[in-house]
Amino acid sequence: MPSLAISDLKEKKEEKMMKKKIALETPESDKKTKKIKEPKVREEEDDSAVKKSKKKRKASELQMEEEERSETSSELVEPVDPKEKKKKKKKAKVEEEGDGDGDGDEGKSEDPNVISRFRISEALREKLKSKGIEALFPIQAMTFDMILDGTDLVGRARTGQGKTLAFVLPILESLTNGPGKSSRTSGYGRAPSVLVLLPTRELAKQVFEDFEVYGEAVGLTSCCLYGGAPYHTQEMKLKRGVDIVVGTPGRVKDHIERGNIHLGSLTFRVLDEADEMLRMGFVDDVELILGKVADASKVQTVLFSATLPDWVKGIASRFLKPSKKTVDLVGNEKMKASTNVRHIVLPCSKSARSQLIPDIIRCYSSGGRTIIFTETKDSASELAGLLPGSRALHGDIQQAQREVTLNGFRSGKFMTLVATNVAARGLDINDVQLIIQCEPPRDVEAYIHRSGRTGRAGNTGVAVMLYDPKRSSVSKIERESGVKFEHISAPQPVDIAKSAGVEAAKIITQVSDSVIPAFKDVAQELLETSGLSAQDLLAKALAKAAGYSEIKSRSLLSSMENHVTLLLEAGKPIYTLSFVFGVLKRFLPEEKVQSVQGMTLTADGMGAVFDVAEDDVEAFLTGAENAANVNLEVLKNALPPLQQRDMSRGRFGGGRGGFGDRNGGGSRFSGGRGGGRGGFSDRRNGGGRGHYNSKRW
Ligand SMILES: Nc1ncnc2c1ncn2[C@@H]1O[C@H](COP(=O)(O)OP(=O)(O)OP(=O)(O)O)[C@@H](O)[C@H]1O
Repeated sequence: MPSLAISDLKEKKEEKMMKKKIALETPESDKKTKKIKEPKVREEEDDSAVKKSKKKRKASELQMEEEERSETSSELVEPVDPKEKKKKKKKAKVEEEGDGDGDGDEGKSEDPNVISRFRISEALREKLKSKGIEALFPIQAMTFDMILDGTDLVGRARTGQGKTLAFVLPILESLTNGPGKSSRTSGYGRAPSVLVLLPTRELAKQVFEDFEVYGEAVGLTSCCLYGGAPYHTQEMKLKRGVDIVVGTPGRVKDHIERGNIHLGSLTFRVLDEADEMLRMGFVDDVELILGKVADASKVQTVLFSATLPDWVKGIASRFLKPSKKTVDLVGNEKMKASTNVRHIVLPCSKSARSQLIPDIIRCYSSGGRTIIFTETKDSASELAGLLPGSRALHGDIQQAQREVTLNGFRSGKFMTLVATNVAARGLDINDVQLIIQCEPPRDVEAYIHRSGRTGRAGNTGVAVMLYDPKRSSVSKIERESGVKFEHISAPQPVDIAKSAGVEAAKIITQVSDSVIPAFKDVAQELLETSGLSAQDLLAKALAKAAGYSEIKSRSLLSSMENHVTLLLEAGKPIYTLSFVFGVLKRFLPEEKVQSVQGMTLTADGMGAVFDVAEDDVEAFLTGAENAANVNLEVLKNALPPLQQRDMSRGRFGGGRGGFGDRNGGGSRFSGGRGGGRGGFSDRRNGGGRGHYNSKRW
């Protein structure tokens, strides 16, 4: 959830406007309206109010809300219009039109979340403005007063909605002008007032940078404690004394054990991406660290996350005060992933990935950055090796190199990052336009976080998830994330070549006339001897200029080059793949039948699609002509809807019996894959932490 405040948002916006944005289904105007309407605080409400509102809600929603209420002991209240709330809380401020400094923001009061309406000091306001931030995002507006006024809080919003500043700003305000000021220690060697824990080093650095930038404006210092970096520099900083410590649990614990840091006088504890920290097996470290405060009743604890699984609620009820509040901007809404992102799925076999991905990038990245997620560290390295101009980021890479890689990606030295889940959480990188997931992740949270690396801070983006119809399914992710996937086929090389041709034509018109005399004679000779028209010859020249010597076809089903997708129908419902193989055997030799790839039944149960080598198409079509009740056709433009293999239920969806393939049925797909959820440990070789899976991050 952290944000990178370093980059200038104004610049970002201008840069973005220059680029043609991929149109999302939601019109821009709708999005803006939504943004203002979205905030909903659940505050204290009396029993009668609860009953009243209950009537309006569906029973299922209520049940979930009740569960949440009892699990977190949060005080939940009827949503309050933020305008109303602010009217009560800050009458004096609301009367102001702008900040009164005559800088032109007077009259912008129509935005209920304009920063001048919050108790944000001048220095911080100026800093925010210099970053292009004029108004708070909903999650920030909803939680600002609560945190500043000393309430323990659980906050949840979709990815990229600004959760980091939601705690950075009120904490800084509290320490300089609010209740945190009195308990703050000062002077050389002072113990920290704030501790922020995050699951990964990259996130810790990102949040630290926000604290550093905004903290500097109000005279507060920060340091970042994370693994893989030398202890000495961190120790020196701690020795001199800092106000805010941001770190990963493993390294923070190490410093506690070495006696370098004392958390007895903390005023604030923040757990950011708490679900991930626990998932990664940091639970013991987190508990030990949280337990270091002298008097828990005097510490304010804030927990932010994009997802709130039960076990996070459990931690919240143990470490946050019973009077804590929950601000949940996702709640029971079906759609958990970012609504600013176009969510696309595309069938693709593993072997076709490295050929397909460059084309997906050409079609969907709008010239911006792309992050590709793989399931294992090995496949991240392998894929980065196959994709020119890309670099890998995962837990086996030395920390110093990881930082170089991330900085290079942020600064635009290279535009494609191939990463494991180590980059899935919280990373906020300017102008990431496209996310590609090489296969459906094991859990829905991973999908939400990975796709959330684009479409941030109100911008739009595209998330493409590849899946191999033979091996995986998108239906579980679709069901659990609430995303309605757009199904597309592989961008066809001919379409990509056409757009490359347009680019090449532009480039050719920019070539100086000075080259003509040198090439004119050869051109004339070519015209006379090639037997091609001037147009065809020029087309070839354009193709070469665009980097094309030939255009290979690509199958719709598995995206394999030089393969074609066929649709077989038998005039009656088809229940099993073995039936289709049986039909093929009636008119084709065994080795041709064995060569078909990716066979999948159509959703209507009346056909099957599969890939065959381009050279074999003729043999298949001719054979089918002589077979009774068989219709075989080449699919050229799009796949029909296909039956989904439902991993969570161990069979294809669609209500029919189990999936039977040539290899003896679907048992290998049942019950999902084994193994716990992977996690990236702060201590790479730490081992022993329950959920850490060394192959994956
Ligand atoms: N009020 C604001 N106005 C404009 N931009 C903002 C505002 N608040 C935050 N941002 C920008 O929005 C981006 C996303 O913020 P942040 O990283 O905090 O999101 P997040 O909710 O923590 O996301 P995630 O769940 O993915 O970690 C950052 O680039 C940040 O600088």
